[in-house]
Amino acid sequence: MARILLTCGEPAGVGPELAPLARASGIDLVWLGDPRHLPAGTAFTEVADPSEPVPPGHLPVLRHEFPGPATPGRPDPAHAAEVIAVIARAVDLALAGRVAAITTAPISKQALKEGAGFAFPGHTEYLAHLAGDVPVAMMLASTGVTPPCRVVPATIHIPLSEVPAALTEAALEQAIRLTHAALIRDFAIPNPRIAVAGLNPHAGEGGTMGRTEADMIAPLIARLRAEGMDLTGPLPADTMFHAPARATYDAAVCTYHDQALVPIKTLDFAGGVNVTLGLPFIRTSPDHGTAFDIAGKGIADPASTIAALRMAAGMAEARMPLHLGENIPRGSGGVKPPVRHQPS
Ligand SMILES: NC(=O)C1=CN([C@@H]2O[C@H](COP(=O)(O)OP(=O)(O)OC[C@H]3O[C@@H](n4cnc5c(N)ncnc54)[C@H](O)[C@@H]3O)[C@@H](O)[C@H]2O)C=CC1
Ligand SMILES: NCC(=O)COP(=O)(O)O
Repeated sequence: MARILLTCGEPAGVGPELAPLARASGIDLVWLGDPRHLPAGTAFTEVADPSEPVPPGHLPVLRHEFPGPATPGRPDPAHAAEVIAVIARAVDLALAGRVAAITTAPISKQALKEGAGFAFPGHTEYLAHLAGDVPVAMMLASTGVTPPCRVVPATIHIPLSEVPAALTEAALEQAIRLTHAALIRDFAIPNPRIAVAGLNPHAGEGGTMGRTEADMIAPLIARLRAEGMDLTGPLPADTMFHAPARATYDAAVCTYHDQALVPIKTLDFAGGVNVTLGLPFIRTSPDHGTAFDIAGKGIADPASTIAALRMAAGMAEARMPLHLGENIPRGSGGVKPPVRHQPS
């Protein structure tokens, strides 16, 4: 299988120091970035092609030239354009099939906006644009808690004050449909159970605390249930994330960013993986950001990046043509599908 491409992300963040740690965990990855941004002493070999072999223990590096070295914790506006270009180059390689999937290291949205006028609030929206303005959703999936916590916010990187207007029936339906398809394709769940959160306290409590649930969310759920989808909700968001509640569904579609991300980052910050649903290629990411406060100190935890790379590799393997025609569930969210023994 082709390698997983790991982007450098923000060079002043923890991204560059996590790459050699992820490689040391045994994942066959190729890093796209400027080798001057790797920690001193990193054993790496520059490659011209993402699949080129390298000496054992070396980090394969596809060079992407930046204007200069990076200072941990201090993003340089002069680097912003190249951070963006790295993402675009990674997408080109994925679309050309030269890498099996991409895992992105964190970017600073603010640094990219201020340094290069980046017009997108995050990777998710930029990747959707690069892929041809396809509909996407952002899932964060735990890998280290049982029952798993998988969340998909129907609105993403917008101010809280804009959420009620942005939470249209079409936006919520898109998030539910993309989640349903991804659970089948990439998480090996043939009949996904999806919980849908309400927007208001107590999911509106019969209209006494808001009418979004009664007027829009409940009718949408009824319509999609009539199609055969296994949906529950609208559920009060404050009581749907403890373990017995999570055991009743495979993913929660939420109404806004923090409603979805607070539970998963609280339950499994180290094992959380961000997956973009709906793209024509595989993209995962650690759940954390640039961590400027600890960048360059050698204390950043690589667990989430490793989980993101493993999940990408598992999805890529499960999507390989080898599996087509076999009577096994497609995809497993990074967990290999069980071997099915044929009766002799
Ligand atoms: N996928 C992406 O590109 C993401 C980018 N961001 C960006 O990151 C920047 C900083 O965001 P924050 O909200 O401060 O979140 P953050 O995740 O960077 O940091 C929050 C806290 O977690 C700690 N932390 C983060 N990653 C860690 C790791 N690997 N090991 C140990 N501790 C870790 C940090 O030191 C900090 O105390 C923002 O510009 C934001 O836009 C945030 C989330 C995802
Ligand atoms: N809070 C999650 C986040 O910022 C991830 O965004 P993206 O860069 O993956 O779109």
